[in-house]
Amino acid sequence: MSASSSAPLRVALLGCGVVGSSVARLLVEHSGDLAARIGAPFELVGIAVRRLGRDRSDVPVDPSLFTTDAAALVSRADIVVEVIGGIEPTRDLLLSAMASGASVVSANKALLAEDGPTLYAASDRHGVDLYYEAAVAGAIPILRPIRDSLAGDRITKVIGIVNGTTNFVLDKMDSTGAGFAETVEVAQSLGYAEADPTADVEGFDAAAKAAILASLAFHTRVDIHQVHREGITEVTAADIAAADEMGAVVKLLAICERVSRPEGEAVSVRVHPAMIPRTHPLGSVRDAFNAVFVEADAAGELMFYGRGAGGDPTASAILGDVVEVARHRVNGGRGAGESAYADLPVLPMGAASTRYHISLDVADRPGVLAAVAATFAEHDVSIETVRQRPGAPGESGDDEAAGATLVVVTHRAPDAALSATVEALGALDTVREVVSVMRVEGE
Ligand SMILES: NC(=O)c1ccc[n+]([C@@H]2O[C@H](COP(=O)([O-])OP(=O)(O)OC[C@H]3O[C@@H](n4cnc5c(N)ncnc54)[C@H](O)[C@@H]3O)[C@@H](O)[C@H]2O)c1
Ligand SMILES: N[C@@H](CCO)C(=O)O
Ligand code: NA
Repeated sequence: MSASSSAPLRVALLGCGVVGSSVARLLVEHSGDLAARIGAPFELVGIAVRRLGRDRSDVPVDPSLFTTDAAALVSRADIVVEVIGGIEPTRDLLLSAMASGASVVSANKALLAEDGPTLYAASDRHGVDLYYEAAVAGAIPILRPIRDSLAGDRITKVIGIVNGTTNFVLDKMDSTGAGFAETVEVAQSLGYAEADPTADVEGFDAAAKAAILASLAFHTRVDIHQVHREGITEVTAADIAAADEMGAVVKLLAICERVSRPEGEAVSVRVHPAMIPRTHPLGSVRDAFNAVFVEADAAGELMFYGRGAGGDPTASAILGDVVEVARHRVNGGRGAGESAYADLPVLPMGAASTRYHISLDVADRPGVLAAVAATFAEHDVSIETVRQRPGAPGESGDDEAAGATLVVVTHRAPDAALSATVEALGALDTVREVVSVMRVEGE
């Protein structure tokens, strides 16, 4: 579809919160440059909000543009920018926008990870674009590099820090030695963590992003329910200290891996905290920054780094998508549709190949090391390193009850075998406490 040279492209904005107000302001402030880059004028025809009458003086638009009738607004737009979030009524609004011929730009990771195929099917049916660069890692260009720039390569792994709130919390735990609960309170007081931080700290936000990354990287449908998810609420100061002793840090990682098996390729998609060496590119990602590390056969290793959240950074990604879909309107053609031809199976977590770092508080007496080693062997888990150092004294405080700390790092093994090993270790009467268990990534 080509825009006529006289009629400006009509842009509708759905939502005027943190991201929406930045999008509106930047659309207005940069309208001349954006029009020049698109090759056609455009017009902001309306902004759907939940309630009228709020003070929106920070959004430099004609107040008459605000409307509570999102459904009517989408029917008179060429491009609909969605920054409401959530599943409904957003999905219905986007489907009706596409049905009336509008291309869609969205930041909505939750909806894309829940039901991306339905949106893609609608975009195909109606010959319109569906772009969502802002949905993963905010300002960082990562989806279009995977979908377009690397379309000729074979991606084997995508591993990223894709949630700024949890990275901020883990980074502060690392630098202060404080525990999880008090660090979240600090993050909330500084405005990094929301009053209800569940979506971030329990890993739901990162899991949605992992599903989107895996779908694009492996040409396979992966939805959020297929992503193994562990958050950071159980990460302790002891875990952080154990990582530090190894020259590592704990990060909440979204990991998407192509897995070769005798019976054919599969993918593993998971979100969990893991130790990663400080020397790894992801190990040096501080504060609320995001980063995504991609490995591809021909390209080798690629690193993408930047701001994953915030009004203006997220709006940057959205405006990039707006310009791209607007260019398609002007010049004809469309961006890539859904690519799910590979249709690889998604492995359960137990079949993922992981490494564990395990710290044990053990009784310091003959045979303990042998019993621990035998437990690993029984589960067919190979030990990479084991270190022992004197531990805390026993409850009685005498030498007899003195303990030792055993730190074991394993080779890669099926995650199910590793977790069964930890359970069996905990049941040994010579193991007084399993102090810390953490997966290890990025060797
Ligand atoms: N905030 C970020 O840093 C960030 C980063 C990347 C992606 N995102 C995504 O961008 C989207 C918006 O996030 P946000 O932080 O701006 O949220 P927000 O809560 O600040 O804004 C959402 C706005 O939508 C409005 N809204 C709700 N229902 C509506 C409806 N039916 N019609 C019109 N307006 C309605 C709300 O009143 C609110 O003002 C979400 O999908 C989010 O996941 C946000
Ligand atoms: N809440 C997210 C930002 C939006 O994806 C984060 O902390 O990274
Ligand atoms: Na992005």
